Amino acid sequence: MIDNYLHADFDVMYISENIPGPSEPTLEAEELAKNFNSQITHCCKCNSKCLPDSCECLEISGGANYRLLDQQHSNSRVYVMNVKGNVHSNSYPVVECNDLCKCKDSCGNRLVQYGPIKTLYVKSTQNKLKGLGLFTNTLISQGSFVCEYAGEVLTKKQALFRYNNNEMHGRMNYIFCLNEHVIGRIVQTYIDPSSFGNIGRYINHSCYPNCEIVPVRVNTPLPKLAVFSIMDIQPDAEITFDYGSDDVNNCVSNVTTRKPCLCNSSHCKGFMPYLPC
Ligand SMILES: C[S@@+](CC[C@H](N)C(=O)[O-])C[C@H]1O[C@@H](n2cnc3c(N)ncnc32)[C@H](O)[C@@H]1O
Repeated sequence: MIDNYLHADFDVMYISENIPGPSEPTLEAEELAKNFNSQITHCCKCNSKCLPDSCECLEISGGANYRLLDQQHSNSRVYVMNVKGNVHSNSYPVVECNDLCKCKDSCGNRLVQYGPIKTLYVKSTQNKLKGLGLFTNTLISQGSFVCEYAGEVLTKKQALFRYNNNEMHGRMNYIFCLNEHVIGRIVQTYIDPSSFGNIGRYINHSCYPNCEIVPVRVNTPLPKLAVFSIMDIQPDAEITFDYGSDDVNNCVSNVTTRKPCLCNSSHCKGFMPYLPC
């Protein structure tokens, strides 16, 4: 992975990929550590191009995860998220080719594993309360991979503890809870980039976002939280995603405990999504 970004704040350690959180004597922590350290066993044997009919990784993914962007004026090969025909995008996981696969490094099913785009920068937003934000200095085409939201992988107990602690001390919250619906149950992954994180930690919430989080699996069963653009993003625009698009965030019953949203979009719901966990 190539990731040459750094944090201006020396209190935050730059990591380009998720790292395990503190150990804890619970079954959940044990399971998490096992997942973190295990290698996905499936792999493809493609010796030329990975194609949906013959590539094991694409078969698991329900078709091609990415497609080449038509770039009339560019020689570079840019891949964007592929809409998988009639297949509902949430019904299949995005699984990239991994270290055990026989295909080439240039295979079209390797994208997130190569790291963030190189055009991102961090600067203060117009509102002090919102703090810093992540911006791009060139156009990002719809469907492009922007960066990962990487940090410490926590158990639910650790995430709740840190979240409540942040609330108590009026600190910003960086913990993201990914909810994946897997055969009748919800599997949650908690990522906290507050002390150890990558460039994705500066992405603010918007009620009308230009990006979304897509869980992507590469070498381990633990998903990477990959940020993909859902529209063309103009140079100098802020990168945003919706911190919580689940049903729980669309109900208004708990608005009193929610922070005011400063996304400034015409679709603003007035409050930040109800966060974890
Ligand atoms: C993941 S951090 C984003 C980067 C952060 N702004 C910074 O300065 O490092 C999330 C925190 O940013 C602030 N934030 C993000 N989006 C916001 C929004 N739309 N309105 C108000 N505050 C926001 C909240 O304090 C939130 O807990």
